[in-house]
Amino acid sequence: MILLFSIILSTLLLLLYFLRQKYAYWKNQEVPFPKTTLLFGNIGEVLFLRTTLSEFFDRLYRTYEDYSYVGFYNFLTPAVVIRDPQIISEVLIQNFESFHDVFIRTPDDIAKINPFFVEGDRWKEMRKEIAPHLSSLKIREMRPHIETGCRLMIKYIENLNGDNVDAEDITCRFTGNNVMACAYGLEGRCFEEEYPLILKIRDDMTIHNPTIAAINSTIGILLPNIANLLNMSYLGKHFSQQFRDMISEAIKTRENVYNSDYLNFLKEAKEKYQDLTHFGYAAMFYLDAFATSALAFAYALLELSLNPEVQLKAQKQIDHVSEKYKTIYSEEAQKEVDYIDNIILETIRMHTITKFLNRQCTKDIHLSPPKHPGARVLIKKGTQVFIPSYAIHHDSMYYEHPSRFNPDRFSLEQLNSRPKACYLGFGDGPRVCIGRKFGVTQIKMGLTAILSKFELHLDEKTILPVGEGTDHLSKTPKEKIWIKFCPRK
Ligand code: HEM
Repeated sequence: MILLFSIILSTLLLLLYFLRQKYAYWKNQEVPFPKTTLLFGNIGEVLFLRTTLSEFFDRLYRTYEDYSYVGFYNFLTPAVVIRDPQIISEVLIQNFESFHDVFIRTPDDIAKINPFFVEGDRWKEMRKEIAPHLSSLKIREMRPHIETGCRLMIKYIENLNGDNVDAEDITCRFTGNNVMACAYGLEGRCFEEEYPLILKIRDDMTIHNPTIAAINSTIGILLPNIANLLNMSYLGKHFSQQFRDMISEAIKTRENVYNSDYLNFLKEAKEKYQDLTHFGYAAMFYLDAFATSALAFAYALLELSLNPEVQLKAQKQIDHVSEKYKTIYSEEAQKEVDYIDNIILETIRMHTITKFLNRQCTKDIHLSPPKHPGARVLIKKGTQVFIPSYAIHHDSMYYEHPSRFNPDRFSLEQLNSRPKACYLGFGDGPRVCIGRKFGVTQIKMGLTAILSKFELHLDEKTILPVGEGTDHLSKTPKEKIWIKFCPRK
């Protein structure tokens, strides 16, 4: 009996010693961290869906405002949130060789063929292969398709005859139409059909039960290896056969035909790899270009409706440019409506679509001290590094009255008064968003088209403030944003 008791006691003491050692990692380096609970470390409340990851980071960010880092424990493993823009640049840019990987994963056989989920040399090769197809030159070739989309959208809105409409429905139709045309050489028919194919594909993939969606994304982000093991897709169901058939059919139309567009690139990838790569590259355009841009576009419509003075200022510039060039769609005309660029940047600051960035430490490295003066901090290989873009975008130290919508923050003078890493709407460094140009081009053309024709008003059905969905990574509106488009006088 005594022997058994001693064995249990020593096992418990050993376990306690082991946990203390594990949980001493940040303390030993004078990096602050919240109180841990046994085994779960600090992530219990996220794991049990009592808060979202970005709310958790927000809280850490605000609680430890004097520090450059906040440590936390993902179960027993040290992870870190970086608060200081200078150290963020060290991670994203200067010391990229120690942070070249991300850790969020999806087991989906097609979706995972995407730079967003890939690591090491594979990421490097993939990025090198895809980037030229999203260059300024390629975007120039895509502009006529986007212009067609703009004209269809305007006609669609005119036919609403002043009825209110869900902003995201319009913007998803618009970006969906653009993706179909620019990436797959297809007619999206997004403004002609009530339920176009690209929206069906979206709805097929989506996890409709919010609790399951939240569980999957929690595991996918915090415990990527377990998500892989259990085949839990962060995105929802796997890409449907319908998507594969659509891409295969589109590629068939290019047999013996050369074109320099993205579909031609998909055809070449099919011939080169003879596996699922071409579907992955097609899905990348769908996953990363469609919903992100549609969300940013919808939030811009919301902010413009709430801020008539911003709307008016934009319309004055658009009218002037339209008079000068007799069109608003040409590249020269678009260059001159630069206030719209500021509106897009400010929208993505306030409504940070990707709420945080993730990096995995790939080689032990010492970074700047947690508080000056102090010793440098050792970040060990395998540590998950989180960069809380949303919290930084709402810090009054960098953005005065952060909850005010003010596109002038992005005028050249104001832009240069802030550290560069204070704006992370598209990330930064070698892993910066590869599709930023395409995303901004389509939102800008869409906004210009709408503002040239309509005054935007928020319908009284919209519940303010617009709440936030429970997705950990993407900012989504909880309720619909109802907009009234009134023809300009
Ligand atoms: C408004 C629209 C968009 C927003 C706000 C956005 C935002 C972001 C952000 C924050 C990242 C992470 C960057 C980092 O970790 O440093 C990212 C990565 C990425 N984005 Fe976008 N994005 C947008 C549109 C697009 C479009 C249109 C495409 C493709 C056509 C695209 C493709 C990608 C890819 C492939 C990555 C992963 C890059 C890598 O890890 O190498 N995005 N995006």
